[in-house]
Amino acid sequence: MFMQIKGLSVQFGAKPILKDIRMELPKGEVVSIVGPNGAGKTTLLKSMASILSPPRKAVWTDGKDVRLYAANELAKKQAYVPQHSSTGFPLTVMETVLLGRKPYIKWGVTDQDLQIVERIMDRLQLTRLSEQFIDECSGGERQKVLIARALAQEPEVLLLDEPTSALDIRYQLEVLELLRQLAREQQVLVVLILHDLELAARYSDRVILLKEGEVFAAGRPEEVFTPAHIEQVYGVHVEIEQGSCGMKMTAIRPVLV
Ligand SMILES: Nc1ncnc2c1ncn2[C@@H]1O[C@H](COP(=O)(O)OP(=O)(O)OP(=O)(O)O)[C@@H](O)[C@H]1O
Repeated sequence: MFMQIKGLSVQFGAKPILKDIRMELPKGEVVSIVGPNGAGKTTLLKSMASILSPPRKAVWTDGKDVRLYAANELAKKQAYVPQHSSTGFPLTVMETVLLGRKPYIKWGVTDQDLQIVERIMDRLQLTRLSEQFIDECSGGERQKVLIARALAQEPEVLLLDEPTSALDIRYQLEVLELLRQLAREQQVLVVLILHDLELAARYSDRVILLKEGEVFAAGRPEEVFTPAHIEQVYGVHVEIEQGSCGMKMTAIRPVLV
């Protein structure tokens, strides 16, 4: 298993936020974390990313407690894409994506660094924005730049907090398809928070459903997304229909229990 969570509990003040989370995640999979507002999804992802310092021996990457990695070493292993980010500097799109190469740069930017950045920007259709300042980009463009910066890190684990929230439907599908390809072709472990359960069902190999800081259900999308689970976690009655390209939720009736 490439990433392991071995009894992760987090509390803010006296308030318990995550309660004894345990999971094992292999390389090459897309894993979605879903659950209601306040369930602890971001706290879990930030703990996995070591943004919130997890307790010792709670989060393991590549067989080693993440607390034991040097920052530069960990940055080559895993990248984190926040929902929003500001560099605080007037950087262009190109410069922002190039920041993703920072863990690899010793004496200066190499041709290889530039080639990697150009390839990723091309893939995310950011090339035409290359010289534009990041603060002048739209919300969706900025979100793609943050994803591009993380891809430039060439991580083995990619952790993304609602990476498609500002994207239109076409870019949502393109970005999720790109992440799926990355998992399949380069054996990257992709862990992302999604609110759209249909997208999570369509693009995930595995789903973690959180409720009040605990794993309520985990497994393949068709195991996790059952009407009973969704009703118990979200309080919403849904009908689920198996589609030809994976699962498809055809009706979500807002009948609150
Ligand atoms: N720094 C903090 N200090 C105190 N409480 C916090 C802090 N960060 C998060 N919380 C609380 O922890 C709980 C979980 O927050 P978290 O952001 O992990 O939830 P989430 O599932 O990502 O929610 P959402 O879907 O709304 O983004 C919430 O009740 C939140 O108010």
